[in-house]
Amino acid sequence: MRWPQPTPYPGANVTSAPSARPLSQRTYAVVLNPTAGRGLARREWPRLEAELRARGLPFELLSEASGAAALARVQALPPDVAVLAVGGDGTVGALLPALVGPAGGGGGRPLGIVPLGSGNDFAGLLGLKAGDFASALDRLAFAPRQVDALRATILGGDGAGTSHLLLNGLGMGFDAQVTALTLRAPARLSGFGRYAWAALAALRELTLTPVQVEVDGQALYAGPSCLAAVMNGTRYGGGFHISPASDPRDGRLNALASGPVTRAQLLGLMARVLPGRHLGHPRVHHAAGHTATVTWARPTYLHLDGDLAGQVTGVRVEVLPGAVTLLNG
Ligand SMILES: Nc1ncnc2c1ncn2[C@@H]1O[C@H](COP(=O)(O)OP(=O)(O)OP(=O)(O)O)[C@@H](O)[C@H]1O
Repeated sequence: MRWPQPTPYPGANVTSAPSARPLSQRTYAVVLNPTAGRGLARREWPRLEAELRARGLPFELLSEASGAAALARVQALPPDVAVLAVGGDGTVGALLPALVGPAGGGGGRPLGIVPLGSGNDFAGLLGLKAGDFASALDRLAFAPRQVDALRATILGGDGAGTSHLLLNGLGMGFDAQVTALTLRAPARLSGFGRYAWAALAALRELTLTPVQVEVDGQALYAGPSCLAAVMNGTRYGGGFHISPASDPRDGRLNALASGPVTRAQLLGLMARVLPGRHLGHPRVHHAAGHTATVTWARPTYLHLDGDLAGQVTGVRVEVLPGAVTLLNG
């Protein structure tokens, strides 16, 4: 899916003119994740700082050692201070509790994204490119847009009973195993290369586990599977379009599950997932809705917005329509 380009406010000049709220009056907390992109965000900070200053944007830099520490800093700020998240999907995800409105709807603290992570999948869907600071900052002059978020509750296994806010989505089984293996990928690889290396390693260890997937209470699939995903965005893994039918502004989530596949079939499927041409495949089950429940017969790896979250036996996901106010999406 191509995300439509943002609409400037009438009269807005993308390089300098004010939006409905003049840019110079909006204050930003720049949350820089020094570990994102394996240090890329930290290394690029001087260049980004110069771009911020050149635009006269008032900002405070928050650089912490963990997402939890950054979240605590942001939560202590006045509610009208906007966040500029500098990093990948995990950097944004860690801040969502400070961005989603109190009832899970809109009205929360505004968010801008400056992608400098490894995969930058949600930013990629928005058309933002890593290192293109001019585009990311110029778009702050556009009208803010509400985008959906997801709330995932772990039903069994590691972290049972905990809930997590997501912007991009989650994956279980093969996807999450790939995430686990990505951590072991050779240091010389980055972004898509790391994902491809880990995907081939996971392919060698492929296992099928019985799963039940329901969307809005209706059975989507029950049977042996190697992966399931529940998505708000279209892509993960640094560019695999796992959910090409997703639209983070449609108020719905998209659930996918594989049926039983051999290694060769999965390899063929991966080639179709990359450009997002797998939804018609007979071994791919897909539906959109407001809630999804995935139940595995055995503990299965889970990733949340690309961050490994242990092994679980079940997850319930609900969409939070228009929960996040996006400034440069
Ligand atoms: N503000 C923060 N400061 C420090 N660490 C953070 C912060 N936010 C998140 N983290 C941790 O840093 C990890 C990496 O961040 P992030 O996911 O943004 O980068 P990435 O993995 O390189 O990019 P991507 O998720 O797009 O592939 C996260 O998994 C999280 O544990």
